[in-house]
Amino acid sequence: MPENEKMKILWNENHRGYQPPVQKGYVEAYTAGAGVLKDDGVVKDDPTNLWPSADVLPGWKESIQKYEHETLNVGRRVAKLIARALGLDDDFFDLPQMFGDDNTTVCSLFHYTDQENGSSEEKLGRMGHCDVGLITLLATDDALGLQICRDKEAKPQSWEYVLPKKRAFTVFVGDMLERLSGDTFRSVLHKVVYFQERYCIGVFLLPSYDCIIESLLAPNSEENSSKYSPEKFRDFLDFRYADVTAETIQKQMKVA
Ligand SMILES: O=C(O)CCC(=O)C(=O)O
Ligand SMILES: [Fe+2]
Repeated sequence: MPENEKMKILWNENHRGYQPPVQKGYVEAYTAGAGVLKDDGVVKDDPTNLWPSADVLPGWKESIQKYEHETLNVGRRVAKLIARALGLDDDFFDLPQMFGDDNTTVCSLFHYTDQENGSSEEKLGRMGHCDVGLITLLATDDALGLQICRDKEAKPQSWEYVLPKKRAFTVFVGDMLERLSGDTFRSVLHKVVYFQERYCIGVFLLPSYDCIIESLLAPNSEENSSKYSPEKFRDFLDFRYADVTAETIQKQMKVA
């Protein structure tokens, strides 16, 4: 899309829309919330989404919504296996505040643009982080870039590439699952280094903002000693975004 069209859908307070690269040669992204898929197949749109005009990108909205819902359904099936592994009802994660109607799942598309100069040894596209939600389903092109650290407590940390695989998702455990499972499932520390242009699509399974994030282990179990107090997902999420509001992005862009 031309630059001026991208700017019309600049990322908002609800973290939807277009995120420009903070600097030339960095990642640009587009994020849309899933909304709710009704029984008649019509999507009730997330009102905070920012869609490009259909004249500029015909079919975009429909394609993203379809991709997002089909991928979310794959995620819900994985969530059933996770529920079973945790000794919960298979449909535990289908509750409205989990990944039923009130979920706040988003789909983000990332474009790591061509680097200006390849002189530096390692081009960091995304700093090391863990995703916040239950799980993330990533689909990537053939470009190498994604790295994981298997033991996030180890010092020094050791990083390895995740090889791109056609017709497959890379699935990450997120912080929400780590917390719910009382650290039985550990969230995956990952980052992106890259040398060439790269595309990636992630669907991040996020519950409703009011969903209580707490360990689901029996309250009297030893592992569930009150390491963390129950927290609403909104609060669990907020501090991570503290630094990436539209305002800070605009400031960074002025500097760049
Ligand atoms: O580009 C990728 O492969 C991963 C992006 C990522 O880690 C994220 O958006 O959370
Ligand atoms: Fe991530």
